Formats: sequence, C-alpha cells, structure tokens
Amino acid sequence: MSLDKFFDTVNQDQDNYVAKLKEIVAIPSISCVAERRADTVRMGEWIIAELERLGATTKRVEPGTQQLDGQTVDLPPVVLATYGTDPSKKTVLIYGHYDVQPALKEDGWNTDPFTLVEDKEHRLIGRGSTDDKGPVLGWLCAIEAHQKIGLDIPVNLKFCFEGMEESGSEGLDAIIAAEAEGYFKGVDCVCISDNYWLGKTKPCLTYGLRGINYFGISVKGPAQDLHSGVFGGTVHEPMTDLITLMASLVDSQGRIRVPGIMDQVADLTDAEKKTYEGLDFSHADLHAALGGAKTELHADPQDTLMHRWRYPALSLHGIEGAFYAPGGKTVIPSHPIGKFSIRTVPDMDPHTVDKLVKEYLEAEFKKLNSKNTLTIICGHHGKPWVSSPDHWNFVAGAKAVERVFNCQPDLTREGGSIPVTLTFQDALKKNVLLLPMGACDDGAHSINEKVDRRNFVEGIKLYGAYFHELAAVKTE
Ligand SMILES: C[C@H](N)C(=O)N[C@@H](Cc1c[nH]cn1)C(=O)O
Ligand SMILES: [Zn+2]
Ligand SMILES: [Zn+2]
Repeated sequence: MSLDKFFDTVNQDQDNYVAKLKEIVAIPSISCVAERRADTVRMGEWIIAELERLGATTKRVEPGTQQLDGQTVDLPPVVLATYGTDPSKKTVLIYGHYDVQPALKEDGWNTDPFTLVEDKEHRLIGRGSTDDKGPVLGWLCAIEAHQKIGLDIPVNLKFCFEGMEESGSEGLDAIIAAEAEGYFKGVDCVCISDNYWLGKTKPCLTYGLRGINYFGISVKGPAQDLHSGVFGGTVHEPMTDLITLMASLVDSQGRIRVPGIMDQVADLTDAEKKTYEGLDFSHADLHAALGGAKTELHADPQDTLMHRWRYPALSLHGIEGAFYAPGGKTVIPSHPIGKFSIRTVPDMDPHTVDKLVKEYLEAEFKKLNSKNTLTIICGHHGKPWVSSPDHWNFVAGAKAVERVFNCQPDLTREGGSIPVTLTFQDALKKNVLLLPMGACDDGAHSINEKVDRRNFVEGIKLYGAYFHELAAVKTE
C-alpha cells in the first residue's frame, strides 16, 4: 500500500492547515479562568463544526457546572464524534484537548500569544500550538487529506475532545464511565497526541505519565492589604508565614521534604533500569529545552530522565494575591495563596498524598506561632499511568513512525500528566498509545510556545500512516 499520494497532499496543503491553526490559536480557550469560559465553549463549537464539515457524526455532551472565580459556570462541552462505522474495520478512539494554559504578552512572550506567527526558523508560535490545538487539528487534517485524494481511511475513528484538561478534566471521568458501554463500545484501542518527543528530531511512542496533585496554601490575616510603614513590625504578616511554609516543601536539590511521600514510590527494578540504557537523550537536549540554561539537578542524563518520569517532583508555581508587578509598592498582602503541585508516580495514592501534605503543612504552621489563619486547599488530582509498549497498538505506531521518519521511535515515559489516560485504560480495558507530534523544546505552558512547521506537517502524515498501520497490524 502506498501512502505517497497522501503525503504529497499533506505537503501541498500545509499552508491551509497552518491557516486553520492560526484561526484556532486566536480563540483564547483558557479553562482555568471564568472570564475565558465563553471562549473555551466557542473553541469546542469550532471543533464540532469542523468535524461535521468533514462528515463525522457529533455528540455534544455537557459535563455540568463548576465553581470558578466565585461564580457557577458551565463546564465546556465534551465533543464526541464518530467517523466510519464499518464493522469489518478496527476502531480507534482519539483523545485530545482544546483548552489551553493562560498566557499574557507581559509574561515575556515576544509576540501576542493568541496570534500564531511563523518565524524565520519555521516555528509556529502561539499558545496551544503544540499543547494541544496543533495535534487536535492534525487528526482532522489527516482526514481532510484522505478525502481530497479519495483514499479510504481503513479504520473507524471515534473522537473525544475535552475543554478542561488543563484544569483537572472535571466532569470527564463520569462521562467516560457512563458511555463505556454506549458511545465507546466497540473501541479497539486508544491514541492520544498530547506530549513531546525526547529530543528535537526523533519521534517517540510514550507508555507512561506522571500524575498530579495540585495544592493551594491560603494564609489569611488582616481584612485588607496594609501599608507596611504603618503596620510592618506590628502584625503577623501572611506572606512571611506563606513563604516559610512554601520553603519547607522542597529543597534546592529538588528533594521533597514532606515526610512519607518518597515511601510510596515503587522500587526501581533491574528490568526498568535497562529501559533507560538505549535512549537517545543527552543534557544538550535538556539545555536546548531550557533555552540554553545549564541548570540540571543531576549529573547523569539517565538520572535526569528517571527524575522526570519515575520519581515524584514538587514544584512551586506562584502566589495569588501577592504584589508582583514592576515598581516598589510597599504593601503587606492580606491574603496570599501559594500554589504548588506534586507530580506523582507509581505507587503513590492521590488521597494519601493530600493527607500527608495537609498534616505536614499544618504541623509546620503550628511551629510559627502565628495568629493568621491557614487553609490547605487540595485541588485536582490525576493518577500516574504506566502501560505495556508491547501491544499491537504500539507496533502500529512504530511502523507509522518508520514510514514517515525512516527511523525507529524512542520508547518513552512522560513527566507531565493527562489524567484521562488511566480512565480510558480502566473503563474501556483497551491499550492506550501516546503518539506525540511536538518536540522537546516546544515550551508548552511557557512563553513563546511553538510547534515546528516540520513537526506539524510530518505529524499529520504520521497520524494518517498510523490509521493504515493499525488496519494492517496483527492483533494476536
Ligand atoms: C502533558 C499534557 N500536555 C499537559 O500539559 N498536561 C497538564 C495537565 C494539567 C494538570 N493540571 C494542570 N494541567 C500538565 O501536565 O500540567
Ligand atoms: Zn498542557
Ligand atoms: Zn496537553
């Protein structure tokens, strides 16, 4: 079977695909703030319209409401769609998310985050370009290219696109559980494109993710912010308590200081250690992704990967309600909320993690003898996931990589979290493959997020080739 015509069409039509990416990057579908909820819903509606234009049957599912920024708001729709129902074909379920992380030009972007621009190195820069609008659009472009040349897609496609992945996938697990024997019945395998290659040139197949527990530390003092000249030295300052608590969570070598956390981590076996040996990863790749900074914690690249994939990490994210703007405001913030998360790994249990963190911070706060009020906010959870890369779904993914990139993919785990992965595996009892298009230096969640034009275009080819390899692969 030759896919050359499909590949040629993708090459020829790439400017149209990039124009579509520009259209959707312009929709600021930030799921974590109420004022962007209407845009997030609009983004979901754009996908429904595009799927219908391609001839898919869609189902818009409303997951309910949530409390956000002091309001009750509708959760964005979960978009389910079916393309092909031939009982003689395999059926693959494709998941992606259409929400994005916040982004402001003032964060340090060189260009407006919601205007996709292409620079001289053919980087397509804009929020969501790699996480996850580029990959989501990529699947739809692969269908379009097949249609254009009259090439049959040899598998049935089901889609599940959500708008809350960056905010804990609220509402999605219940929909999957309710539809496991309904909409999702007949699915043979699952594919997700929402992570990144190990380096900049070689694709990978991914069989593991870390989980996440997200926290807030609220320290409340006076009823309003104070003048530090009038009140400094006379009151317990909430920021002082908060900074002390945040500093107690992790040391500068990245070691988590909450007792009991490391006790839950699965032991490293010899077999697992071997999986790190042949990997094409050096600290040069890490430095590239750090924008040239050489600030690694570990001397050995294998240790770096283990600490990304199979050990937990605690990261401090920010402080809501604290003064952060330029200039020298002499304020005592009255109610700062510190944000941090723990990336979790097998065999950590999210509820045990919450309990250990809460107990530890309350005990540390007691030591401060402060008259302020502490509240620990246990936010969203996502469980870690590890699966077997020996399944035929991975064989099809590897063959697709070989066809498009002429090389064997790396087999990787991922340090980030996609909470729904384990839900699909458990609820549908089917293998899940992560098949990314983005490179290690794409800067997801960061400033100047990008996807390289090459990755976007070759990624569309990869998805199309995967359809054909899935159809051909032996399942015994
Ligand atoms: C790996 C995926 N593209 C991703 O970025 N996932 C997020 C999920 C999340 C959890 N809380 C907020 N976002 C991540 O790993 O941070
Ligand atoms: Zn993300
Ligand atoms: Zn993502």
